[in-house]
Amino acid sequence: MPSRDKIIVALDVPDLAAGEKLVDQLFPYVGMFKVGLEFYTAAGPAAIRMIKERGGKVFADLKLHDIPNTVAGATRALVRLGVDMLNVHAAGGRSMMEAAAAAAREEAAAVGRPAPVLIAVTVLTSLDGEALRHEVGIEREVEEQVVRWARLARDSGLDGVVASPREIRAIREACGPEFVIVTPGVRPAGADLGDQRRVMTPAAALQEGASYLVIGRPITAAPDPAAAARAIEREMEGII
Ligand SMILES: O=C(O)c1cc(=O)[nH]c(=O)n1[C@@H]1O[C@H](COP(=O)(O)O)[C@@H](O)[C@H]1O
Repeated sequence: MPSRDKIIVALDVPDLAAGEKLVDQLFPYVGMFKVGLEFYTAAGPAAIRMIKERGGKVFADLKLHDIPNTVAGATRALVRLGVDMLNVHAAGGRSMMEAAAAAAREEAAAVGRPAPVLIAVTVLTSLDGEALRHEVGIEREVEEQVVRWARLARDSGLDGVVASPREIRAIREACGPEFVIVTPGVRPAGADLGDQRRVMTPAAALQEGASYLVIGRPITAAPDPAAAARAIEREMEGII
């Protein structure tokens, strides 16, 4: 897979015009774009349509987390919008994830599209072990909790997980080579961590075995986003 197909750029922008500007600068150097809570809340389905119209793929990062019936309905709506990847929270449990998987499969068949890649968010990359234990109240080590949720996601019929690059090896060992591992928390050497806590460089994340890297601010906040994306891709080329 060429490195451009391994990078998903997070479009965390306040309105449609800002998203359009970035996609126009980045496509075709970047093939897939992530529409997350900020962009989707501001622009709605138009954000997804704008990317699809320009030929890009869409990861709808809405982190669905609700009762199974509600998550299934939202999943069906996202499939009808033509998204290529979407996520739910593993913390929603098995019946919620099974409902999402069934909804994605059935709706995709009904509209004659391939089913989107369905993945589960594990422990957010902005949390460290201290926050997980003392704030969230989960006593396990981060890696142990991530692997526990990854196994649950796999057993519930999902294609993969979102996790930090630091847990890739343990997830691969537990869930096998085909399991999709999407890793945010990616920072080129020396870059500002911002709110991220469990990070690695793009090259290291790839070496660990990431399927896709989600990268936002190191590209979107750069003076020249296309140049920043291409520099990261060049760094990755030697590894793929
Ligand atoms: O689901 C995600 O994409 C996600 C999960 C997670 O644990 N951590 C995480 O940072 N993300 C998303 O990945 C992106 C990372 O952006 P940057 O920190 O700007 O590179 C953001 O859009 C987050 O919403």
